[in-house]
Amino acid sequence: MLEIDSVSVDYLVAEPVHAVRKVSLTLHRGEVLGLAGESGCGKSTLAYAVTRLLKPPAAIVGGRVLFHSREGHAIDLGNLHGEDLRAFRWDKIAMVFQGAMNSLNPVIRIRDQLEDVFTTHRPDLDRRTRRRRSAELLERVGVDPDRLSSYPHELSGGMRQRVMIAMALALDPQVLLMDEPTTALDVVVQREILQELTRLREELGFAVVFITHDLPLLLEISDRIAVMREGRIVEIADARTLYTDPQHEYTKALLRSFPSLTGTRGDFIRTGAGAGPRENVEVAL
Ligand SMILES: Nc1ncnc2c1ncn2[C@@H]1O[C@H](COP(=O)(O)OP(=O)(O)OP(=O)(O)O)[C@@H](O)[C@H]1O
Repeated sequence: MLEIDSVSVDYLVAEPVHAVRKVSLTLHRGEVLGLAGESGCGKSTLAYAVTRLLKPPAAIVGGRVLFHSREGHAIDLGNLHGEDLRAFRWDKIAMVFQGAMNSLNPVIRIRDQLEDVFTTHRPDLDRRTRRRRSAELLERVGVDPDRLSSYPHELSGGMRQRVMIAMALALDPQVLLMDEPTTALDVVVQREILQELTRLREELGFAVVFITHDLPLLLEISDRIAVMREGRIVEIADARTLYTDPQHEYTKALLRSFPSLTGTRGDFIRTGAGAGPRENVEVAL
């Protein structure tokens, strides 16, 4: 559904940085694709390149990104500009970035920020429908709709991040791109949000690109995992294979760098129906 084809990104500074080097990746319909790698390996740059949110000095110097819509059209994101590109971003590919919860406007109530997505992108909806949808969205991500009248500072970090996820899901996107969406949250809250996300994905069928340096977390939630190093994808495999039979030395080193992976771990978040080929993976850990 999303085809990243040999994409390269440079930061055109005095000594140009080749942040992303000929990366090719395919995201399948409804899958969770984890993108792992150490800080600085180019994960965020790749995410920004896919959504064309890169700003100078960054420049896409090669490759293309194709999006295959539910309706069967192939759209070259490089050909979208201005309004079309903005609409596309909310509608088809939605994003939750690192620290997104801090991007809520502090002086505007949650209700108005949610409704604003509908006002902008679904201008045909009447006010009552917008309100109803906003309440439904909050409920969907596990936030009491009473919170619609709150200001962001009245909510915990976890709740604010849930609101951001609600906003990202507002227009029923096909792809959700998440860059370290829970890193700033404590482990319990992070886990709750990921469980919610997993449930929503099964319910709504969107695909997820989940970017984090936290490989153990990716092993729990991903169908496939791509490992990135110095701007390149060095290995991609389904999560179980990556864990049990890593091929690349760097993947092995990365796995070893998380002591938690060598001990006994709790249940995987994704077990049972819908977990696909990884249904029994928790046995392996
Ligand atoms: N504005 C910039 N100018 C020059 N180089 C940059 C700029 N932004 C990022 N880079 C470089 O591009 C490379 C990739 O950075 P990027 O932020 O994409 O990595 P990352 O894997 O997402 O790291 P993190 O997890 O810390 O966000 C790094 O070497 C970084 O130093």
